[in-house]
Amino acid sequence: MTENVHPTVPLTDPLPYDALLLCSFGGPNGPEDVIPFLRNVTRGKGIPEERLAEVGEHYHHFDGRSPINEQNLALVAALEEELRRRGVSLPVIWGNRNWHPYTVDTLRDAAAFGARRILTIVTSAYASYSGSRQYREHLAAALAELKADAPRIDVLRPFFNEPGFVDANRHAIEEAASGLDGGLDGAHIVYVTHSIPDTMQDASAVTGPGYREQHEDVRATIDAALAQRYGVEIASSLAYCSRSGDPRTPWLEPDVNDHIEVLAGQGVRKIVIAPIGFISDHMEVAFDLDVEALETAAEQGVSAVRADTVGVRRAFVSGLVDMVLERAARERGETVEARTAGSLPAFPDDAPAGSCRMRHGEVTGIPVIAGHED
Ligand SMILES: CC1=C(CCC(=O)O)c2cc3nc(cc4[nH]c(cc5[nH]c(cc1n2)c(C)c5CCC(=O)O)c(CCC(=O)O)c4C)C(CCC(=O)O)=C3C
Ligand SMILES: [Fe+2]
Repeated sequence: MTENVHPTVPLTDPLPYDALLLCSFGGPNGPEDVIPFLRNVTRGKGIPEERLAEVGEHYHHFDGRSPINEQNLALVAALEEELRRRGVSLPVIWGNRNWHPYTVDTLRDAAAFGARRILTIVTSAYASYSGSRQYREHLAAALAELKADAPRIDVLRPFFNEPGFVDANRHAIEEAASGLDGGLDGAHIVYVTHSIPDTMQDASAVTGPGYREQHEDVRATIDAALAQRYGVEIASSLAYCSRSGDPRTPWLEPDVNDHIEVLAGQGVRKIVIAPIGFISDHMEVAFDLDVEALETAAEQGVSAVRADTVGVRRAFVSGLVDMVLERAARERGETVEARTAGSLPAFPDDAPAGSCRMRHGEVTGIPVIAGHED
């Protein structure tokens, strides 16, 4: 039960980059932040006030505080540590889309300290409007606000099939399964990610493998690795959590709770819930999975455990640092191959023009940076 920390390429030069930005979603730090945060998240999206109040309740279960900010700070510290361990000098900074510290403020400070070229890691492993293009729209808006002081920003490609990310997820599943009677043998793994509208799924599949297909590939890769390690057949499926919006609008299904009921009806008695769609145990994981999905399983008489998200697991952090140094080398004009796990190719460094254009069936028309240009 060890994590394979992949042999790292001997790259130690971060140039042309002079900072690494972790760009994330943001979340409230206390009860008074909850509604202003939710207004930021839903600005311009036509999400009804009732839905905000309902989502706000989820946060109030946790004293109005999302775990996401601490988790991002832990990831910043882990990235700094891994860079230091490799003798790479590259400051790591943090900015969010929807709450303090806002990206624009972080970038303004970085520029004041002389940062001219910054590589961004977004905290979404998979490409879709929400996980990729929306971050690039957000970064474009921040640069527009900074005008002449704006640094140049690149964005790291989606990392769902980076070997360390896949391996860290596999390891988390093994650890969780060790808490089930008989371990993985006879268990069903329910891989979970955030649901998105069907229109967003379709748009994600226009220029390459879509959001669903990216997850299916990770599922297949982990299943194969587990089957080989344990010599057992792995039964698994992909389900979705956290759908919102108008119930008449189709989103990716099955919902994780409905799916657990179906599995229970088919006689499944042991489940590992594996939230491969998220990189940290934030609110969707804490509420939708640990509160709701585990309760559904208990009601159905199914033993269920929830695997950790990759968080700051060594294989994951090390894989991200590999990607950063490889990208830097490519920007310097060196030829460095992108390593992947699974059957899909590495996504291009810059998102293809016209990719992930649709949010809810309409083209946003919002300016972007570093790919997705129409
Ligand atoms: C694909 C995806 C990711 C993963 C990629 C990524 O990381 O970006 C993600 C992450 C997150 N989503 C989060 C929270 C929310 N998402 C919402 C709304 C929505 N998410 C969507 C998709 C995604 N979301 C969609 C299609 C909507 C509908 C409206 C829209 O088109 O945007 C709403 C509004 C209320 C509601 O309707 O539920 C909230 C509060 C948090 C923070 C959690 C915390 O606080 O710990 C995180 C990390
Ligand atoms: Fe979301």
